[in-house]
Amino acid sequence: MIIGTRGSNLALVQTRKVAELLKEKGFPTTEQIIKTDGDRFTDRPLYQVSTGVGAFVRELDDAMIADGIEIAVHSMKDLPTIRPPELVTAAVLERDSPYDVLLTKEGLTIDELPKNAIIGTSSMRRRAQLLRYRPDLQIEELRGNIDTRLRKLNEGQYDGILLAEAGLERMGWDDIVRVRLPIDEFCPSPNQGTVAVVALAGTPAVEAVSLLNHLSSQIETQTERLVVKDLEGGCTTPIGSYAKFEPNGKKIRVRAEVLSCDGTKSIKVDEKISVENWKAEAEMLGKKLAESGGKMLAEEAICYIQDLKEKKNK
Ligand SMILES: NCc1[nH]cc(CCC(=O)O)c1CC(=O)O
Repeated sequence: MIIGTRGSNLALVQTRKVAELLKEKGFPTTEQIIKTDGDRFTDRPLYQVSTGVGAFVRELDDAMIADGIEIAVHSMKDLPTIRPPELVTAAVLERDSPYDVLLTKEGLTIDELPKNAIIGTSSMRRRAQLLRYRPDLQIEELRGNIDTRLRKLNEGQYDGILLAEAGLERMGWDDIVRVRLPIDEFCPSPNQGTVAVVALAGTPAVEAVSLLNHLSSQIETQTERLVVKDLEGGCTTPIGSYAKFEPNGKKIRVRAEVLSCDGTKSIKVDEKISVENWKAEAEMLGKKLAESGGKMLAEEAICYIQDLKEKKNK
């Protein structure tokens, strides 16, 4: 079976882990690298890259459908809500760290950052959450893969940068000093820290890949998507969503929020839903989030980003 991947080091590490797991199950694979818009255009904000939705995914989807690549490995948070019918997410691997982390040369916490510190991130969600917590911070665009972002920090272009801890974990960079940001103030992107394995529907790859599925991670990530579905935000809208099984295994704690792009307004939910009825309860919680002002904030954010895009294109 052919396994498609982006060419970034993180994508290759993720793909080769899946290839190893499939080989252990008796399914050898060959790797094929596909370049995506998100990798090609790193000189501009993400919201300026094609539609921004699926900027790291579209070409891989197309290659699977057109060229018969049977498997593709993605950071699940990069997968858009709407997916081609020819493709199925056949497995979600066991979740890595869901946290955003702050990286500074001195290992500072967010409270220790100097006034007006310059923080690098390309995520509108992180930007909004940072400004909500520390309105004095100067948020600057930070594009490029994880290696590039670390280099820019070390060159002194920023006082600090925000990344997903999962990326550092998967690269094996345990020695890099980072400070986890609390979920209550920095709710992660939906599905942050998980790897999804997509397969071409109707091929033997679906069954082979499904052997890698980690059920609780799959339920948590689907819950996160259901809770934000009604907001109809894109992957550049400031939306966080995080679901985690309680230790007793009978409840799932769900935290989700929508923010205005400047961080001055936000709507949150934080509730425990039952495992036995998780789909219906996640959908009800999503309706509550949307109807309590979340949908309006998401629409505001989409307009704000659209205006930004138009101003940049003038
Ligand atoms: N396109 C950004 C992206 N997609 C997946 C990860 C990290 C790994 C993950 O969340 O699974 C990242 C980098 C980041 O958010 O710092």
